[in-house]
Amino acid sequence: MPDLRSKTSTFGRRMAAARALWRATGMKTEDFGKPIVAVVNSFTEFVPGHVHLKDMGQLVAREIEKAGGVAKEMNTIAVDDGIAMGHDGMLYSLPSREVIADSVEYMANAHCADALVCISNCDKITPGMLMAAMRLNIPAVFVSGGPMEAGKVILQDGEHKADLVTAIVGATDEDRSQEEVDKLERSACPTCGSCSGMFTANSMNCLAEALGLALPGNGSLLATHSKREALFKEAGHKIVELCERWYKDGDESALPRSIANFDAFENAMALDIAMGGSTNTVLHLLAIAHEGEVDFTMADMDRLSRQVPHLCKVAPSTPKYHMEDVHRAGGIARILGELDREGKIHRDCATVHERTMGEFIDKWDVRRESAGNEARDLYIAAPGGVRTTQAFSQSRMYTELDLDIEEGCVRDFENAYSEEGGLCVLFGNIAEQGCILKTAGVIKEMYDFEGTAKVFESMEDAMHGILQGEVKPYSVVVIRYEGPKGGPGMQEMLYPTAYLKSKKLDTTCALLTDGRFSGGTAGLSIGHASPEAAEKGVIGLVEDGDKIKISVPNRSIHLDVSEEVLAERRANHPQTDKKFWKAEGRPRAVSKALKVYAAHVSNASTGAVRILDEED
Ligand SMILES: CC(C)(O)[C@@H](O)C(=O)O
Ligand SMILES: [Mg+2]
Repeated sequence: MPDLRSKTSTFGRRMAAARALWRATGMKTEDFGKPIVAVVNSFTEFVPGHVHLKDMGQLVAREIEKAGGVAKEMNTIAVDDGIAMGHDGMLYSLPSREVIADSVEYMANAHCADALVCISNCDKITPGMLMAAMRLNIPAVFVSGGPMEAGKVILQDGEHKADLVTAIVGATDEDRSQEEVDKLERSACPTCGSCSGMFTANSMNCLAEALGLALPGNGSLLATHSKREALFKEAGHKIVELCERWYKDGDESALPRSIANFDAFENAMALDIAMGGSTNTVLHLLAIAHEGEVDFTMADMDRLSRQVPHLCKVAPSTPKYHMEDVHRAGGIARILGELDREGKIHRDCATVHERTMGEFIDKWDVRRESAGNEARDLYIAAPGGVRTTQAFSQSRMYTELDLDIEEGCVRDFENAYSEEGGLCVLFGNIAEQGCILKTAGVIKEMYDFEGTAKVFESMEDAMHGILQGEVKPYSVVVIRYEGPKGGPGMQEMLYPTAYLKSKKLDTTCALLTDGRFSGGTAGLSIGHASPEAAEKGVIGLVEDGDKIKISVPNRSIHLDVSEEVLAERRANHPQTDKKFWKAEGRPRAVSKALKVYAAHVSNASTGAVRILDEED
């Protein structure tokens, strides 16, 4: 049987000093020999998705103690992408994922923790913690803070549901009055929780359910709802059970790498494609797989995107539905249930709560008779409609679920939005290692698109250019030197894509970047172009006026410039070698911390993970 890792610092005469210190943290004689669980909390007052998490660590800790474990709370950082968005602050967002993964590793290994309960929520926190769980491969349960309620606002043209993207677009829409913009600002983000659409945070918290590492309801049950408290409590019990299975019985299926294996990644990706998740999920799934040594690649994503239909449309792809509506339709178990009915799910994958994914679906998919009242009770949880920063502060219930398979928030295969899913990978001379598109947010008329390149060397220039009217219909806006190395940090281009929308150019222009997008981005917005400009990728050779052809059905993107001309441009190009972030004519102050990041990070096609020479 594997020894408790914590025994290293809690057993034997020579550990008297370490035990003395453990005692000083509150441990008693009878605690030595119990599993020590790191309760990894990401509470911060900077981020609405985390502002309500202050007491959650202790809530989980008390349950761990009741179940027979020792709990030690620790904290990680959390960047609010929405607040960091649109300025240099965004350079720190993706790198913060590795800081989070590393800080969990540092604490867990320095103190020989036996297991993790990860209290995550926003964009980089769930992925960073998932990376750490896979890297450490010790028992782990995930419980996130939960989604924000959608905002509601009455504007001149009627009532709207609102979120932060509605506010970004409204602020630069010349048809909106200042009074309306003020209203949007005050209504868009009414409660604590991760922003209310199928944005990155929610997408990742849904995928954690499909990977088998989080409890039912994790991705969709609102942060404000009293029912969410049970998830935190149960996480405390489940982690002690997992510790027993691994440390007492040697049952390897209790470990993250056994749960989140290749098949589980296929399940997660199938869910992602069916629900039109944020394009960032691609980056994060690749990075999590990398940490767990799972050979899951862009080619697998491409294959799955042709086999899985699009079953669920949520903001930003439609203004009609937000996460609260996904929950009412039965949440992630319901979408997995639809996929399972058509044989698209590996039912035998393990989960942290049910023996198999199949059992999870049978018990929690509200369209099955095998799902009892427990499932129905969970999924009728409704928004409270009251501004608050308090977790579990309301208990409103819908009287009925949304089980409309034709027009509802989640549909069955027969009524799918499209036969092929909401996310896809495109390849071509301008992105030989691939680029990513969320088709869920693209109108069918743009599936085959040809446009003229309008090139910007930074996100800021693009924002300015779009607002100044430099972009005309039928353009492909190219924003480059914004990749993981080139930024560095691979900024999200939510402002440029939202500005295209407010300038009413979103249905006549495409956007291509080696940077990435927010989950709030819609339109023909293609990101993660790899190789990136800073590593001499072809995207760095595009010139204003070049023609670019995009075909979603053919999964292709082509720069219509001959090989000879490209070779000529390459020869004359002022390429950077080590100072990746130095795009021509771009004044950008880059801190030492970010330069260190740029020196090791790989491009997006492998998840922007850090590669060390020894791994080459
Ligand atoms: C601020 C957002 C919408 O959360 C964004 O960062 C995302 O990636 O979805
Ligand atoms: Mg983000």
